[in-house]
Amino acid sequence: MILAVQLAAQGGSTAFHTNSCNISDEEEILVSETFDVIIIGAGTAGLAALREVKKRTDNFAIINDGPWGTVCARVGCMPSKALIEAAKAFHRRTSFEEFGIQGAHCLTPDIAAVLRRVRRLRDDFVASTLKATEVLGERAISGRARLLEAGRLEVNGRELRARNIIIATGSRPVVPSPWLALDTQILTTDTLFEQKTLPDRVAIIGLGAVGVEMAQALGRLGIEVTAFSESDTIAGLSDPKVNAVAAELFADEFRVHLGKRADLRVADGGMRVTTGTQETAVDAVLASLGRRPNIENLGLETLGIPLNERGLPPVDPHTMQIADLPVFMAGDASGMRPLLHEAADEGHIAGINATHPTPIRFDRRTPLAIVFTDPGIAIVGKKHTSLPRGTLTGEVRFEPQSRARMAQRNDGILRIYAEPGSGKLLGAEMCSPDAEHMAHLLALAIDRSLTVHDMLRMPFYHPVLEEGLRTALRELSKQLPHCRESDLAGCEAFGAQALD
Ligand SMILES: Cc1cc2nc3c(=O)[nH]c(=O)nc-3n(C[C@H](O)[C@H](O)[C@H](O)COP(=O)(O)OP(=O)(O)OC[C@H]3O[C@@H](n4cnc5c(N)ncnc54)[C@H](O)[C@@H]3O)c2cc1C
Ligand SMILES: NC(=O)c1ccc[n+]([C@@H]2O[C@H](COP(=O)([O-])OP(=O)(O)OC[C@H]3O[C@@H](n4cnc5c(N)ncnc54)[C@H](O)[C@@H]3O)[C@@H](O)[C@H]2O)c1
Repeated sequence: MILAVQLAAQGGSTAFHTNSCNISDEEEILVSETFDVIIIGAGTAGLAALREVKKRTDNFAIINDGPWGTVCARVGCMPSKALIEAAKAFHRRTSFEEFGIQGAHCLTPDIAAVLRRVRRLRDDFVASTLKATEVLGERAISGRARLLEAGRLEVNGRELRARNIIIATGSRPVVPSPWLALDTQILTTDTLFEQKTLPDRVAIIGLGAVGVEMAQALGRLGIEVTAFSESDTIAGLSDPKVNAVAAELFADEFRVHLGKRADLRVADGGMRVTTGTQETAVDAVLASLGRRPNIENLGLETLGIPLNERGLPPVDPHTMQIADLPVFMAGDASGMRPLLHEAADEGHIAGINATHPTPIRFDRRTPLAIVFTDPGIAIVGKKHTSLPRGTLTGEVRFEPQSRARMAQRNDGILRIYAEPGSGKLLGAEMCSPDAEHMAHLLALAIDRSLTVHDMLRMPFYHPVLEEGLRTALRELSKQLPHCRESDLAGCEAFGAQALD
């Protein structure tokens, strides 16, 4: 059957799952036949691949380097959102007085307790992901895999063969090596949630999704945050109007330096973030400069195909196949769509294709990215930068929106893009209340190729935030040919906040 490392049966120490492999030469290794599939990496993509591979063969192995439990559950989506929720809960006190509730000033955050809760939740989430591999016994191997060629790899000093290999090795935070040499506190999301508590002044360097989520959360928990980004845009927003609103809103909560490359130096025993001639003294730095695929020493060069300037092979996003090899790549490792639902899709596709005679082509989903700030940031479908010339735009500002006002959440902007003539929805960017829900609604509409009028034909309840979305759609509708008189899509606004 599969590679049978019969150590347990012989009373030897198993090298599987949590311990690194130390198989001595004397121990008997029976490589009875080649695996059907070996998955390298047990993150979200690897586990999604595993789910599909397991349905089709028992002859597989999954190899994981470092802790099992996925980046998402251990140090990514889950602990970060748990921290954000604590910050959101504490921040609500700032509107209490407006609601007529007194005494908010008595509330204080206990950062150590906040972090303990984050880790408690995190441990539960990790435990739930471990279930998928704990049951695999010898087929779950702890160790760092390295390709030797398309059907061969090495792990823990041993060679394994497979008819198909799935590479799902994920990514890790970028930290410039000169910074690592500084004898000072540089955090990444790999270490942030492990802190017992946090210092008074934190610099966030990089304002992509990680940077802006953590900058707002730490700022709301009372830490003095200064954020720096080389880029002028926040969290990948490409619509200048939405970006400007986001920048203004976040500048009310923490210091923001956009368009400035930051560097670090240590002076008088303290840490300084430098941008040109300006210096900011801080106690710790969160490096959120992006993530890099885990491909070093993976042996991609042994596949015999050209690698790009980042050292990555060509991967077909519809099959996840690398060139025409029996090797597939999924998740952050490919650097293509470093988001959880995309990693899960890519693992699913790779898992099916690695057990199928010829790769099946999958349609990919409508692009959707959500950043869990408040107001939230979301990008759906085509980004503003990739819209064809002449695209129509409908916009809503949330300051006057009735439901948002009732909740004291009336900030932000949502812009929707549509094709001229047909009114087909193309995309949207927003920094708006409930962006995560608005974005899902729009993704559904774009995926179904709906038009502005198709959407305006849908019911909009009253009073809900989605009425704001309808305002933007109505603005688009005015730029389109009129619909029939018998069509409710033509129903116009009252022009009264209470009713729209
Ligand atoms: C702070 C943070 C917040 C995030 N929040 C969100 C969010 O809210 N929503 C969202 O959609 N996405 C979010 N993401 C992104 C999301 O977490 C990733 O896209 C996803 O986890 C990638 O999964 P993966 O399977 O590709 O990689 P991973 O989960 O990283 O798994 C890869 C595994 O492979 C192992 N490995 C590496 N090299 C080897 C080797 N040579 N041999 C064997 N094993 C190896 C690694 O150790 C790891 O265990 C967030 C990321 C971070 C860091
Ligand atoms: N809500 C979510 O979906 C979510 C949350 C967190 C992370 N993620 C994923 O994790 C990945 C990594 O996120 P990220 O925010 O670390 O990376 P990112 O690549 O999105 O952003 C990094 C930012 O750092 C800036 N930067 C780089 N070097 C700099 C320097 N020296 N000085 C100042 N600025 C500098 C860049 O200009 C860029 O804006 C993303 O791909 C994202 O998809 C997603």
